Amino acid sequence: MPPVDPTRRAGSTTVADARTVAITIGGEHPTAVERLSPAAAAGRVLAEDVVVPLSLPPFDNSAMDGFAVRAADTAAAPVALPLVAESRAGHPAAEGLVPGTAARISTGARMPEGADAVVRVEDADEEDGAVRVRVAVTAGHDVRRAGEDVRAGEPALAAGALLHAGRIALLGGLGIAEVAVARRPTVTVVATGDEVLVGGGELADGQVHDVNGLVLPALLAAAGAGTVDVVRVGDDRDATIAAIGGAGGDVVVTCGGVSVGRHDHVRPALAALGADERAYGLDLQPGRPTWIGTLPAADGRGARPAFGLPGNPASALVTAALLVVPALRAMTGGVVPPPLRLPLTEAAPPGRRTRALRARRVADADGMAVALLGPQQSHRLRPLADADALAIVPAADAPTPAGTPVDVLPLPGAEAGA
Ligand SMILES: Nc1nc2c(c(=O)[nH]1)N[C@H]1C(S)=C(S)[C@@H](COP(=O)(O)OP(=O)(O)OC[C@H]3O[C@@H](n4cnc5c(N)ncnc54)[C@H](O)[C@@H]3O)O[C@H]1N2
Ligand code: MOO
Repeated sequence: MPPVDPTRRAGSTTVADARTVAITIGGEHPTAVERLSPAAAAGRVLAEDVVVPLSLPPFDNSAMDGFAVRAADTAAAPVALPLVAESRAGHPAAEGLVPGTAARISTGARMPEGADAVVRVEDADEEDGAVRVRVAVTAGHDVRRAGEDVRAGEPALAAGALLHAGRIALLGGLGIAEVAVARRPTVTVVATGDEVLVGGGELADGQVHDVNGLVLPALLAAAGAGTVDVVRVGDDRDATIAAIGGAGGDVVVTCGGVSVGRHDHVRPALAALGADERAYGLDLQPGRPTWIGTLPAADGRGARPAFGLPGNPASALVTAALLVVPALRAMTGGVVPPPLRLPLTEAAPPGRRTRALRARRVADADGMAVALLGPQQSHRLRPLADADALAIVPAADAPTPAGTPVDVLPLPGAEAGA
């Protein structure tokens, strides 16, 4: 597959091309399918179409607590109707209604034979074995019809659907005991850097606390990854080769050491391991020195997607969100949602590369818009903490004016306004 337009100069793969490469690689390495109960399948991607096995509601039933009647009997309301039966949820009335009679009924209880409407408790008075109906109702009033929700034989959910709570509701209502879903892809993060102190404590001169080893598991778990293990490696070529080569998981994600410095060993290590480089160097700020490709089968493990993310925390988070997250979704056969399109609340500064700016979705009088979060260099953590989305702003010599619509990608696990 030639993923990248060969006429583009090296190191300038567009964000759109890079996402296509990531999604393609993900699709080439699908995870296994397993069968789970709907309760256990929450957050998974459905692996096969589900057809509605029975119509819902399964029977005509009452939408309200009240009295099942024949609508025609209420035309001259107020009218008293003798109560001849009761239909409770799970305990249908044994007998039907003959003209001029009524039955007590509960919400969700089966409509008795002969009844075609429900009078709410609030609109009636019960006395001496009869109900005095104060309002006239028409046929079908407060009745839920069999099959009005979904019909047997029609599609319920399509393969690729993410099983969120509402879809679990449909599976539950249909009585489906098991669904085929994709296994969550597992990830190993190989975090590089002699300067990184893991687990807190006192910083020695020149050290920084670990950020990426926390950020990537948090982001990827929110995006549907299974276990995300983190292994550490110093700035050493052989150790980097050993760490990447020995990494478990369905996907390997390195961070740091992917640029062009004397102590950046990731790209040469990937080459030494026989990795297939599909893209290196993006038209993206932050995230330019990102590597995308696959590791070959080795040591009993199959070939698998690999991502070399830059070490700056914003670069790591941005490239993981833009590339690794859709790749994981593609590995499960899931639909990768398209970006939102929202106007900028303020002008974006000029920039020589396409920017993935840390941003917040905001609602104003005209609807949703996207607000940028101040200075955006790739070492800064403040904008990451405040962001719930990335705003993709094309390269421009002049400021991009307020009001310009841009692509917006919500960050997994971050909700607008929360
Ligand atoms: N001469 C050039 N220098 C750099 C270039 C370039 O094109 N020419 N590209 C710059 C860009 S853009 C980026 S992005 C960075 C990426 O560098 P690396 O991926 O090699 O990352 P490192 O050098 O290892 O680290 C960069 C930065 O990130 C900090 N870091 C790394 N890991 C962690 C961690 N787990 N937790 C917190 N912080 C981490 C590290 O301390 C550095 O400050 O290269 C530019 N240089
Ligand atoms: O591309 Mo780097 O990611 O500017 O900071």
